[in-house]
Amino acid sequence: MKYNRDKKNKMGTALKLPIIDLSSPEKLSTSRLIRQACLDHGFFYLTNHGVSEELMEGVLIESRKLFSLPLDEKMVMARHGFRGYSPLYDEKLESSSTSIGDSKEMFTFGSSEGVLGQLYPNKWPLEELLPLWRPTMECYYKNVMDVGKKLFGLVALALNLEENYFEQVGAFNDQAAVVRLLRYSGESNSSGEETCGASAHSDFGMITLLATDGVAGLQVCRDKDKEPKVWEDVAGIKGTFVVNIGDLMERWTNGLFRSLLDLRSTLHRVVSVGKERFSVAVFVDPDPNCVVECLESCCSETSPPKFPPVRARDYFHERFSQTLASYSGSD
Ligand SMILES: O=C(O)CCC(=O)C(=O)O
Ligand SMILES: [Fe+2]
Repeated sequence: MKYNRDKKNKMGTALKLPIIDLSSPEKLSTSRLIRQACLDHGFFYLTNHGVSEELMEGVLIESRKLFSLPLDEKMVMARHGFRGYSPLYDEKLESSSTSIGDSKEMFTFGSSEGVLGQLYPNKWPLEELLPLWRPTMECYYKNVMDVGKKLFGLVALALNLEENYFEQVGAFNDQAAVVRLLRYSGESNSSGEETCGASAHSDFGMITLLATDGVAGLQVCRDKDKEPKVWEDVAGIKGTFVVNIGDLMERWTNGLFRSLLDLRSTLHRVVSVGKERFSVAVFVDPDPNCVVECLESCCSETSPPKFPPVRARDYFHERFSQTLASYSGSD
């Protein structure tokens, strides 16, 4: 099959990603597999992770219900900072794109505890409207956090660090991770202009765990410097997460966790395949006060740190300001 050369409305070739089994008792060999997957692709599938298929399905069902509410009911929950409802085109992940914004709706929530929970209180739909919504989402959040912590233990081992390294540096002190529900309408823009569901970007944080309803659309570009870009399709596999590393993890690892082609955390996007699509991304992000700087195990005299230390809060503020419409961090 021929590669799709940067056409947004066509499918690319399918990418076969490695599958990591989170239930394996062989922690060291699993951590080596994760390391290789991060070096080769920056993306992998995660299976046997402990979140039931029933719960993953339940989240997608509740998400559908929320997005099918009338727009004015959704706008009552319009985002404050980055939590809450975002209508179509509210985000533009590829800031240099000439499109009006990404063609998707989003709803973001996180932990109600900690500084971020107080600063950006979650918006919940009325219990009378969607009685199962909040308990389903809170249960999912808790379950995926357990997966994230386990996964980070393996990532730490992959970097020759102690298993609880990321806990020790305070990455999880404030539960900064957020769940983002996404709906892509699948309709093409009436102006004829090409818009992406999610334009080309790399994720901002440490690690993203993605669940989809199985509808295609996610594509990765393994060599962002190559023109024209080559986009490869990543299929969803029922019951597994698609995991990818984000930019802060790249900064922590001095770019070690990037592809052999010397990439940043892998560029990806969502294109329309003419069908409505739902997905759920969990961004496992560090505590806002956590200073992300090159790990000792990832630099040497001949390979000095490539990025200056950065406080997670400042980093996210800058990225959100570039991608979310009228984001001030306190609106
Ligand atoms: O919906 C998807 O498949 C991916 C979404 C994504 O990449 C993002 O929101 O950062
Ligand atoms: Fe993403």
